[in-house]
Amino acid sequence: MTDSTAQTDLWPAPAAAGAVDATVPVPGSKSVTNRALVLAAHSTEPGWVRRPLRSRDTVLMADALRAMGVQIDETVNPGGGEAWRIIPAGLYGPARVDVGNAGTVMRFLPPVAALADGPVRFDGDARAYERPLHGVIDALRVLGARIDDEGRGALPMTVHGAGSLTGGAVDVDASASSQFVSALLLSGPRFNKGLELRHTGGSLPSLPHIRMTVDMLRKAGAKVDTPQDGGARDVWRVAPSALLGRDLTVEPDLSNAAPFLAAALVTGGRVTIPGWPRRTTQAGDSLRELFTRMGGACDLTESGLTLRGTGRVQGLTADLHDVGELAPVIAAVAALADGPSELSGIAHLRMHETDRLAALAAEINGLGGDVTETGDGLRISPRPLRGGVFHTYEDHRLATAAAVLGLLVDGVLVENVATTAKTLPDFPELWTAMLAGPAEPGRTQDPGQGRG
Ligand SMILES: O=C(O)C1=C[C@@H](OP(=O)(O)O)[C@@H](O)[C@H](O)C1
Ligand SMILES: C=C(OP(=O)(O)O)C(=O)O
Repeated sequence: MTDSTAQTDLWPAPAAAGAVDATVPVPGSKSVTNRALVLAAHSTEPGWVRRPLRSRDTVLMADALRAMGVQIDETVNPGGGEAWRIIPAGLYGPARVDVGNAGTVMRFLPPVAALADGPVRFDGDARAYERPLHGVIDALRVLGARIDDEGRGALPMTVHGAGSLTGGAVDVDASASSQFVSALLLSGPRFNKGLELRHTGGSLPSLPHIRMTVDMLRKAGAKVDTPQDGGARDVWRVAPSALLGRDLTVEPDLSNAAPFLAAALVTGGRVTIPGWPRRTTQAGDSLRELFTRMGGACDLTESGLTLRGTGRVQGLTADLHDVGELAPVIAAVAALADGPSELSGIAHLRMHETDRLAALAAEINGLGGDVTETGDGLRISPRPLRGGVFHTYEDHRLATAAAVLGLLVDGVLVENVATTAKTLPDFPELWTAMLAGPAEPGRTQDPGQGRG
């Protein structure tokens, strides 16, 4: 088990002095960066990932691929930010992979390891041992892989890569995580017989993330058939093929834009996120609709997405099954709204970085709120809140949700705000800069710049 560097220090969440007015450059998307790295590692030629997110989850992904023989050179992108040059090579073990608590690393890499020549040991944070992985392990065994997990169906485990994998047809119950499907699809072109994956079981969450996987596979030259193409319901097919090296620029992380847009909404202010794509598969694009329903006004222009608060924050009744990673910040806004909210379709959040439903209910209620867990979500009735410690359970999205509450509630102390580095490095600095107001001309940073 790896040390997750938990800290117990408390960050006094800054209160908003008035309406927020700022332009906030949000770093690159975790989901795009980690898919791009995997696909580049599978390619037959070198590729570029420009303006990648540099965060705990993406550094773990890059280091794991390096451990299996992939060369990743970090250079400066001429247009701002970083540019990572990925030079694929024959994948091999023995290697050790630290997944941290990254769902994308713990699920996307076992299929890659099954294609490596030699054993690859997977380990991670304590929470990673509890997060569902059985869908990937069971499927890989059906597809021909040898995995030693001592019967746990979870981490830690060793994938005994044989240099190739038969592939073919497999049934997977991916109701616990869409990442089971994405993981197998991403490596599917490299399986000898390709992949025919049928999802069995309850409703599949986070469909935009699967669409992102399919879109990125196709852009790398893979042939993928999906249920949306008129194929069988819940069946995805990937033909065996070589993948092309791409030159890809990572979009800003729209889910990580959520707390900043929420700041505009709850303070009746204005926040612009530069580089918001006109078309995207990112789940965070739904914020435009969700925050409009909560009282904001969105405008997508060449400068990016601007959200204006109208002075009213309305409650929301919404099924967030497709966009579960937005739920923590939406719950925080709902706790500050002028009417009740009911968020549903997110039972699977109980197996995220922490049990997010229990954590949000406990922590908002700890500040005097009225949040009830339902079978598949949260019922939130706004109440006057008071300051206090907001525990974050090593969950980046709990910390950003707490920061939103702190804008309007004096004395919110966010435990271990450093946990935001999982996907949003420098969150406290970005937050403080946002509250300081509009950047002076010439000081506006590039969108998606990461730390470059
Ligand atoms: O594939 C991805 O990049 C992700 C898929 C989703 O996972 P689940 O389907 O497990 O919710 C999402 O919540 C996570 O933040 C990122
Ligand atoms: C669920 C999340 O992460 P992971 O990729 O670890 O599943 C998330 O970022 O909200």
